[in-house]
Amino acid sequence: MNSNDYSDQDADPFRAESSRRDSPPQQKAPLRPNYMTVGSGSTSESAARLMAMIDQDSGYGGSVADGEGLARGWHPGITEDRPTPSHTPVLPGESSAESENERRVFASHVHQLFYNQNKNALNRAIGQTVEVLKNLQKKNSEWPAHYPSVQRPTDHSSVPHADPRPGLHHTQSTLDNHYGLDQSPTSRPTPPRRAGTTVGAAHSQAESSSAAAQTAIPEPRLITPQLSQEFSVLKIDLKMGNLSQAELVHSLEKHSIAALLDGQIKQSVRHLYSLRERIEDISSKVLVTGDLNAGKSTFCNALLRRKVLPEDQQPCTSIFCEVLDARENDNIEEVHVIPKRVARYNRDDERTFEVHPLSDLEKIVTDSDRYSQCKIYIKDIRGLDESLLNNGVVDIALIDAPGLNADSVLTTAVFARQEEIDVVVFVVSAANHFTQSAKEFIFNAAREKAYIFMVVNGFDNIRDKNRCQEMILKQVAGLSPATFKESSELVHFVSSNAIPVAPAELNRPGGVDGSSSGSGPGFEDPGKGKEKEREKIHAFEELEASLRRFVLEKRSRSKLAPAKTYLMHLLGDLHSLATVNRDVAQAELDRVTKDLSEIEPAYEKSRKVRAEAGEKVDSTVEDTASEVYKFTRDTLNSSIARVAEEDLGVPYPGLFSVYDYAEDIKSAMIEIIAEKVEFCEEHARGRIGDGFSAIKSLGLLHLGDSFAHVSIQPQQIYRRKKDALARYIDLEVETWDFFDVSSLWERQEKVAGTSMALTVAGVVGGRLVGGVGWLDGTLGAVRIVGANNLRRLIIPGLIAGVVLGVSYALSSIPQSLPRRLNAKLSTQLAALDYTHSNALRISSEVRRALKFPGDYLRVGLQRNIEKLQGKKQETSQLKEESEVARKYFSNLIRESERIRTAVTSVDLEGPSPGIAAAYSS
Ligand SMILES: Nc1nc2c(ncn2[C@@H]2O[C@H](COP(=O)(O)OP(=O)(O)OP(=O)(O)O)[C@@H](O)[C@H]2O)c(=O)[nH]1
Repeated sequence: MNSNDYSDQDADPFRAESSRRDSPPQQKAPLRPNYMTVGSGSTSESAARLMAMIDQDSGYGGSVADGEGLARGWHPGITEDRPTPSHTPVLPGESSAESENERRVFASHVHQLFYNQNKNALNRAIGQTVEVLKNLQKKNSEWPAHYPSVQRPTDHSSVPHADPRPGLHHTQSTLDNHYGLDQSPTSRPTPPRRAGTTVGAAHSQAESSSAAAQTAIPEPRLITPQLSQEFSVLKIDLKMGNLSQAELVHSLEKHSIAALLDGQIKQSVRHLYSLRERIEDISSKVLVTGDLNAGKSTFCNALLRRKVLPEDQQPCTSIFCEVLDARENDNIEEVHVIPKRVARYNRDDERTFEVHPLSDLEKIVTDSDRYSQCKIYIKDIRGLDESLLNNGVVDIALIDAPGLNADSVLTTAVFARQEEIDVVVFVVSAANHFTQSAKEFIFNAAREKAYIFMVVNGFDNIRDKNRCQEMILKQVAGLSPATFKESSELVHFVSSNAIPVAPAELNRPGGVDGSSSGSGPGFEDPGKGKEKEREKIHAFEELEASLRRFVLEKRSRSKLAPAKTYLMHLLGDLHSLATVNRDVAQAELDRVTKDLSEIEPAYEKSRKVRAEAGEKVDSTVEDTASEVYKFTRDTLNSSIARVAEEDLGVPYPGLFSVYDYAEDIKSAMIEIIAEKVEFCEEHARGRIGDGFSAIKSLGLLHLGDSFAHVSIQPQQIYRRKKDALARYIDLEVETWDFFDVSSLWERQEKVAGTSMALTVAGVVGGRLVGGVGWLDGTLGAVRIVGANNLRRLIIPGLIAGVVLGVSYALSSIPQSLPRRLNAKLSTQLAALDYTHSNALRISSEVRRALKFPGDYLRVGLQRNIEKLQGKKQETSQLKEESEVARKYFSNLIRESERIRTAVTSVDLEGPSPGIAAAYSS
C-alpha cells in the first residue's frame, strides 16, 4: 500500500483495505464486537479448529500420506471472515496498530495453511500419478498400448467403409474427414487399430499381441489430429529427416511405439519426482537488485532489522551477498566467501569457501576481484510472525546484488532468471527514477518473472510525493504491466534508512538478542511522537507484509504452479490414452468374442470328422484286405486241388520218356499255380484301387485341394520278385505214380461186364498193385470155371492177365500220373502253408498300400484340429487380454479423472480464503 494512501485512510484500516481491493462485502470488518481468547478458557469452535490445523500444519508440510485432509477440503468456517480473535481488545469498528498487526499475523497463518494445503494436495496427486504411471508402464509391457496419432490423409482407399468395429475418430472435426464425399453417412468410421494391424482380412483374424507384432504395418493407427495435438506430456517426440512426427509414429512397429511410450512414462515419473522435490523444498530466494546506490543494502538491513550489509554513499556492493539464517550453519554467525575459482559452493566442503567474521563484510563486498559471492549466516532477531527469513512456511534467503550498471546488468538478469530465485525485488531511487540499466534489467527479468516487487527507496528525500508516485507508476506501467496492475501490493514507496536497526554484531553493548522488532533496546529510535517517522515505519511494515505474501504467492506460482500444470497435462494425456485404449480393447474384445463363437463349433466339428473319417478309413482298409485274403485263399485252394484237371499242355511222349513226362507235368502244374497267384495279385490291385478311391473321396471332402495330389500306383505293388515256387517243391516221381490204382479201380467198376481174362488180369493186376479184392476175384473164377478147369487155365490166364493188366496200366499213365502228382503237390503245398502265406502276403500288401492315403488323411484331419485348437487358444487368450486391458483402461480413465479433479481443485490463482484474502495481492 502506498504511504500516501495510508494517510488518507479513515480510522478503520480493514474497511479501507477491503474497499481498496474491491473485496466481497463479507470481508469487510464486521460491526459485531470483537472477542478475545484469553487464559485457558474455552475457545470458539473455529478458533480451536484453526489452532489445531496450525499445530498440525506448522508450515513445514503436513503429512502427505494423510488423505483425509484433502478429502475434507477447506473447512468453510475458516474461509469466513469472522471477528479476529485478538489479544488486543478493540471496540467494534475501531482498530489499532496492534490489532491490525494481529490481523496480519492471522492472515499470514491462513496464507500458510492455504499454501500448505495446496502443496499437500499436489504432493498427493504426484504420488498417485506416479503410481498410475508405473502401473501403465507394466501394462504397456504386457499389452502394448495404442498410441493415438493422425490418420494418414492419403490413405482413402484402404479405409473400410462399413466396418462393424467402433471408431474413435468419429468425434473428430471435418478436418480429419478422409473418407471422401462419397462416403455413406451411415458408414462407421475407421476403427482404432493397433500398430501392426491391417485392414480388411486381418480384421477377421484373431490378433494376439504376438501375432500382431509379426503383421505388417501398412496402416497408421488412430485417431484425431486434435487428440494427437492434445498430447503434451506423453507426446512421442520424434525428429528425423523430413517426416512429420505423425508419419514417423505410423512407420513404427507397435512394440517400438510401446517402447517409446515406456520412455516417455519413465521421463514423466522422473519429472514428477523432481517436481515433488521442488514443492517440498521450503527455501525461497529473494533477489534484491537495483541501481547503484539506490539503497539496496540499506533496504536489506531494514528487512533484517540489523545492520548486516555495509551501506555507503558510494557504490560498495560488488559481489552477490546472500543472507541466510544461521540455523543453516549450525547457528554460527559468519561469512562464507566464495572465491571466483570455485564453481559451486558447498557448505560441507571447506575447500569451496573462506570463513570470515561478520565484521570483515565491508572489506569483502568491495573485493570483486577475488570473490564472486558470499553467504552471510546471521541469527534472525525477529519473531516468527514478523521475520522474513523464517516466516513459518519458507526459509527465505535475501540476496543483495551489486548495483546495476552497463556491465552488471546482464549478469544480474541471468542471476534473476535462475529457477531458484522466486522473487525479484527491485530497489529504485525515488530521486533518480529508473536508469537505462534499470529499464534494461526489468525488461529482461519481466520476461521470466511477470511480477517484480518494486521498492521506491529514499522517499523521504522527495518533496512532491504525489508527483513522484505518479511518475514512477507510469514508468512501471511501461516496464512491467503485470506489476503495475498489482501496484498497490507490488510497488512501495519507503525510506529504508528510517527503519531502526540493530548493530551487525549482537553481542556488542546495546545489541539486541533478537526477539522483538520495532523500538527495542539498541535501535536507533527515530524519536517518540515524531509522526512522520512513524508513518515511514508503518509504510515499511506494509511493504514487509506485502513482500511476505508475495513470496508465498510467488512460491505458489513458481513452485506449485508448474507441478499443477504438469499434472493437469499429464493426467489429460493419461485420460486420452486410456480412452483410446479402452475403446480399442473393447473393439478387440467384441471381435475375438465373435471369432471365438465361430471357432468353437468348427473345432468340435473337426474333432467329429476326424473320428468318423478315421473309422471309415479303417473299415475300408480292413474290408479290402480281408476280402483279398479270402479271395486269394479260395482261388489258390481250388486251383491247387484241381490243377491236374487243367490243360497242362504236356503231350505224352510214350513209355520210354515217362520220367521226362512226369517232370514236365510237374513244372506245368507249378506254373499254373504260380499264374493263379499272379491272378490273385491282379485282383488285389483292383481292390486297392477301389479302396484308395474311397479314401481319396473322404480326403477331398475334408481336406480339400491339399488331398488332390495324393495318389498311389497299384502297378508298383507286388513287383517284388517272388521266390520261384519250384525251388520249394520237391516232387519225387516214383514208379507207383505211373499206376494210379485207385483210378484204375474206379475204371474196373465202370467196365464190369468185360471178359474173364480181363477180370482175372484185373484181379491179378489188382493183386499186383495192391492186392485189393484178390480173394473175391479168385472165388469168382473158381465158381465160374470149376476147380479142375481152373487149375488148367490158371497159368495161361495168369500170363494173359498180367500182360493185359500191365499194358492197361501203362496206357493209362497220361491220366493217372497228373492225378498222382497233383495229390503229391497238394500235400507239399499244404505242408508249406502255401495258400495262407500267399493270401496273407497279398492282403498285407493291400493294407500297406492303403495305409499311406489313410495316414495322410488322418494326419491332415489331426492338423486341422490342432490348427483350430491353436486358434481357439490364441483367441481365448486374446479375449482374456482384451478383457483385462479394457478393465484396466476403464479404471485408468476413472483414476486419472479422479486425480485430475483433485488437482483442478488446487486453486493457485484465486483469492486466498477468508481473512487472508484481505491481504492478498
Ligand atoms: N535519505 C535516504 N538515504 C538513504 C535511504 N536508503 C539508503 N540511503 C543512503 O543511500 C546510500 C547508499 O545506500 P546503500 O544501501 O549502500 O546503497 P546500495 O544500493 O546498496 O549501493 P551499492 O550496493 O553500492 O550499489 C547510503 O548512504 C544510505 O544511507 C533512504 O531511504 N533515504
